[in-house]
Amino acid sequence: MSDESRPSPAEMPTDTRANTRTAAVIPAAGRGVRLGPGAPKALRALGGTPMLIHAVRAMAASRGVSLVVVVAPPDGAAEVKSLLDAHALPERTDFLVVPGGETRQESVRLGLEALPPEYDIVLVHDAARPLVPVDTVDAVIDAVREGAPAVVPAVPLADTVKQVEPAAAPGEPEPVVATPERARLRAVQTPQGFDRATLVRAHETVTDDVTDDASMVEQLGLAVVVVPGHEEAFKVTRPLDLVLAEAVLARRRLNDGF
Ligand SMILES: Nc1ccn([C@@H]2O[C@H](COP(=O)(O)OP(=O)(O)OP(=O)(O)O)[C@@H](O)[C@H]2O)c(=O)n1
Ligand SMILES: C[C@](O)(CO)[C@H](O)COP(=O)(O)O
Repeated sequence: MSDESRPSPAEMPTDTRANTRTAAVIPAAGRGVRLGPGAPKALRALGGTPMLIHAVRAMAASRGVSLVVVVAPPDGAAEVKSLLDAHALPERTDFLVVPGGETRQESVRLGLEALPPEYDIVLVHDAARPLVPVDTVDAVIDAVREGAPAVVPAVPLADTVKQVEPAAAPGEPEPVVATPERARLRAVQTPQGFDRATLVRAHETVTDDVTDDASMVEQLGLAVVVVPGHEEAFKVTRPLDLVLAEAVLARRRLNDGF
């Protein structure tokens, strides 16, 4: 069925939505500039295993996910294929690797273009969030299956947030212009889940630079809903995040007894 002729989730009877097929697209083509010099971030080790493999396992851990599309660094697709072959992954899950683009947005679009037609729900998950628990993945899939065109996992903020004007000159202080009500703010994580046709339309329509996929769906005027995220689904962005990720992984391994 083409994207145009596929009924919207709200139009589908419940039993049809229960029979949807879900694929996860993992953008992993970034350099990781904020993490510092080294290999592309997704290929750097966490607990002795590339961060990307943790992210792939996190998606494949959900019984709802039957295909994982990895969007590799543009010149790293062969290396990523070898990595997937070298690590134990669930046999019930299929894997595809495609080369990525200059921006996260472009990489996601390239991943979407590689999706076979039978997948009608798409998760987009940062390789840089290697420790997302499977319950969070399942909660996102369930909410899309229940009819939401776009679903984001998110957590409340611990810090108060200020909106500022840019500094008048480098080194000058930044004037505060507003303090949004913290209770209504959320820090958004991945995987973000979508009705496929909606996400494809968003990527075809929105040309602004955005920092997540759900904001493209917002720009289409469609509903985006939040489900509870998890503190362990944080993004490895700066060096201290890697220290925290190592600690979380070590605690998990201790609790699991290996
Ligand atoms: N051209 C790009 C840029 C980013 N990403 C992916 O998008 C996710 C979130 O991006 P971010 O954490 O910003 O990663 P980087 O772009 O690698 O980080 P930095 O901005 O520090 O370079 C990561 O899994 C990253 O690999 C991608 O697939 N293609
Ligand atoms: C998609 C995302 O992880 C949601 O919080 C985030 O916006 C990615 O931002 P980045 O600057 O590309 O890391």
